[in-house]
Amino acid sequence: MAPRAGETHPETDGVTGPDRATHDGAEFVVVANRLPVDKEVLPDGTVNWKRSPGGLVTALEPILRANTGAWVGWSGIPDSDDNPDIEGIDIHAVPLSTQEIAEYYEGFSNATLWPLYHDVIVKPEYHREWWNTYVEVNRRFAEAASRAAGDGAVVWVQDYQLQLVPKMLRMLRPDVKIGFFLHIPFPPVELFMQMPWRTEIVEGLLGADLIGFHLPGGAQNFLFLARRLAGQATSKGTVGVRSRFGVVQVGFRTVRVGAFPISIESGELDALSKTRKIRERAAEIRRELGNPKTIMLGVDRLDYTKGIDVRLKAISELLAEKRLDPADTVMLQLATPSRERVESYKQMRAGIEQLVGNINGTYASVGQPVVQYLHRPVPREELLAFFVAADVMLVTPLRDGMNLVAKEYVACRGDLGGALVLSEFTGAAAELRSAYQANPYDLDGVKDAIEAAVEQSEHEGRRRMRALRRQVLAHDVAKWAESFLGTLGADSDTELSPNRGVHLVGEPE
Ligand SMILES: Nc1ncnc2c1ncn2[C@@H]1O[C@H](COP(=O)(O)OP(=O)(O)O)[C@@H](O)[C@H]1O
Ligand SMILES: O=P(O)(O)OC[C@H]1O[C@H](O[C@H]2O[C@H](CO)[C@@H](O)[C@H](O)[C@H]2O)[C@H](O)[C@@H](O)[C@@H]1O
Repeated sequence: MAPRAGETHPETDGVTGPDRATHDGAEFVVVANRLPVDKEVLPDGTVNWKRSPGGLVTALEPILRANTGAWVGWSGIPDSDDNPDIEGIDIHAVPLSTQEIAEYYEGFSNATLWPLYHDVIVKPEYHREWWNTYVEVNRRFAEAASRAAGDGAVVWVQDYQLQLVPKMLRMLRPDVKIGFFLHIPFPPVELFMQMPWRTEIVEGLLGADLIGFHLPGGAQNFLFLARRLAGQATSKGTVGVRSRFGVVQVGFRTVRVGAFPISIESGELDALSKTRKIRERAAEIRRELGNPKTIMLGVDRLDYTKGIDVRLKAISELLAEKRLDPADTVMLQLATPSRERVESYKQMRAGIEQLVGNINGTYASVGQPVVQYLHRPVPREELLAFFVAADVMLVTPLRDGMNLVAKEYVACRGDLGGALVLSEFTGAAAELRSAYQANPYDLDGVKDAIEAAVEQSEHEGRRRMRALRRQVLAHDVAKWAESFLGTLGADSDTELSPNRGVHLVGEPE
C-alpha cells in the first residue's frame, strides 16, 4: 500500500526542530560512515592512523583535500571521539559503541542492506533492533553534520549506511544544500520491496536536493519507488549519464536524481606507474614469482560480492583441462580483510582459502605455488607495481557498484600491455567496453574470457588497452565530483535545461 504524500514517520523524523541560529563551520562537508583513516591501538597503547579500506575513501579523499572542508565519520573502532590531524581536512569523529557497531554497521548496514542491494547473493537478515540502532546512529551523524556545517553549506552524504541522514539533516538545517551519493548498486524494485522499512528509506533519501547513483538503472529504480512508496510525482523519461536528470516533486521542493559513475585519480596513477621506481619494482616482482609467462592478478576487499571464488574455480578448471600450464602461470590474489565479524564473511573466507589450498595441492611444485594469496592490504606503491607486472587482471564480481580496481589497472598500463577480464555486473563494465567481459555466473564464459586474455596477440592487447585508457583518463574522479557538485549547485529551472517543463507522473497534466 503506497502511503499518501507527506505522511510522516515519527521514528525517523524525530530529530529536534530546525536550528535557526547562525553557524560558524565549513562551507563543504562530507558525511560518510568511515573517516578517511582508521584508528588502530597497538598492544603497547600507542595510536596509529592508517588509510581506511575501500573505494569510497580512495575516491573522496583527494576531493576533500582540494576543497578544504570537514569530514564527519567513524574511526573504525568502538567509543573513540579522537579527531586526527589530517592536512586540509577538518575531522569530526562520530563515536560508536560496541553494540552500535554490531547492530548498525555489521548488522543493518552489512548483513541487511549490503546483501539486499547486491542481488541477495546471501540472504539479507531483517531485525527490528538493528533497524532501531540504524535510525539512532543516522540521527547522530545528522546532528554531527549539522554542527560541522556553516550557514548555507554544501553537505555531501555518502552511501547506504546513512540513507536517513538527508531528511534528518534537512529538518535540523533547512539552510544547507544536501547531496547524497550511493556507492553500491540500487537494487531492482522487486528486491527493494522486501525491505520492511522501505518507505522510511525512500523518504530519508528524498531529504536531499540531489541523489546520485553510479548507473542510470539505479536512478530509474529509485524514481519508480519514490512514486510507488512515497507517493510523490516524478519525471518519467530515461535518466542519462551526467545528463537528463530525473525529478521528484516533494511539496515545494524539487529533488533531482542522476547517474554519476565514480572514477579514480587517473592522471596521477598514470604518472606514478611510469616512474622508474615502480617499473623496476614490477620487474623485480616478476623475478620473485619465478619469471612465469603469465602473471594473473586479483585485488579486492575479501567480500562475497567480488567473485574471488569464481576466478579461482575458473583457473582450477583451466588447469585441469590443460588450457593453462601450471609451470608457466602464477595467480596472485591480494585480499584486504573486511567485515570479519559478519558470519557470511567468515564462511566466504574459509571457502576461498580452501580453494587456494586445493589448487596448490593439485598443481603446485615445491617452491612454486600456482596461487599466491595475501590476506592483508599492501602499500599503495607496491600495489601499483603489481598492476604494472600483471599480464591479466581478473575482476569478476557477482555484483559491484563500480569497482575502482578495474580502472586503477587500466590507468597503470601506459605501456599498453596487459589485459582486463571484467564481470558484466560491475558498474565499470558500462564504461570499459573493450575489456574481456564475462557473466560471472557462466563459468565456461569466464574461462573463455581468461583464456582469450592470456592468449591475446600484442596488437589486439594494445588496441583494447588504448580504448580502455581513453575512457579512464578522460573521466577521472575530479570530473565525477565536478559533475555531481555542479548539478547540486545549479538552479534547477534556469541551469538544467534538460528538465525544464518535464511532465511529472502523478501530477495533473
Ligand atoms: N589488498 C589490497 N591492498 C591495498 N589496496 C587495496 C587492496 N584491495 C583493494 N584495495 C584498494 O581498495 C579500493 C577498492 O575499491 P573498489 O574496487 O571500488 O571496491 P570496494 O570499495 O567495494 O572495496 C581500491 O582503491 C583498491 O586499490
Ligand atoms: O567501510 P567498509 O565496510 O570497510 O567497506 C569499504 C567500502 O566498500 C564499499 O565501496 C563501494 O564504493 C566504491 C566507490 O564508489 C565502489 O567502486 C564499490 O563498487 C563499492 O563497493 C562501500 O560502498 C563503502 O561505503 C565502504 O566504505
